[in-house]
Amino acid sequence: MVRAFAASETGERHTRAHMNSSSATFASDLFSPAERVLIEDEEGGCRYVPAFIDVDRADAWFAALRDEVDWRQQRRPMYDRVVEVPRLTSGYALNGSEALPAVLGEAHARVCAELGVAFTHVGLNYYRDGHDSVAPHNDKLSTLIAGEPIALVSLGSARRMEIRAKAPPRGVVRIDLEPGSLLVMSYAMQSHYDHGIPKTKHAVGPRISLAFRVRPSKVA
Ligand SMILES: O=C(O)CCC(=O)C(=O)O
Ligand SMILES: [Fe+2]
Repeated sequence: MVRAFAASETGERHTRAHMNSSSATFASDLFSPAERVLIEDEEGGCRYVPAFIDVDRADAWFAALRDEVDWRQQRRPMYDRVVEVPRLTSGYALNGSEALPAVLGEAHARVCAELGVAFTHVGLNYYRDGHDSVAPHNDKLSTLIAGEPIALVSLGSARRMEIRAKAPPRGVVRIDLEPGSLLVMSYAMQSHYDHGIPKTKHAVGPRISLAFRVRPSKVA
């Protein structure tokens, strides 16, 4: 059973949330560093941990990754054209087989310790400004080990994520992913919800996200 939670159900008194029958918005609140459960399921659902790392460290990690990662512009076929993916991406195996920016080693260690999960890969996304985005999707189940979560660490400017149920009435949860935050998504959730970062007309600075995953060795 997968169920989206309204903020009031999480017991967070300081969370500003707007919920009608099909949507909830969680806005940032400086005075509320508490963890929030956004979606509940049998594998831990979706959980937001603000200030997983402190702001100074998040700034330092952002600068190091912006400068040290080999960012790539991917292209994808769309209908009869080839379009640029609207963000820069990169990724590393975390099994010692390839050299990593030092910051990724540190982030990997912290995320594994927090969740007690041995993440094997990290995917990186660089959203240069509000024109960059990721379309609604679920992470590909064939590239994940069943039951293992996905952990997203956010650096740089906050961007809003929309998490939408695939089945009617397609309720949506919106969460501002603040710098230094950790969002944990279950494997199970990928079958029932899409997630995405829409473009925004608001002036936003650049953002980097780190997506830690446990992959089967055959896709390593
Ligand atoms: O940038 C984010 O926080 C989300 C990225 C994402 O969904 C992905 O890489 O699959
Ligand atoms: Fe994703």
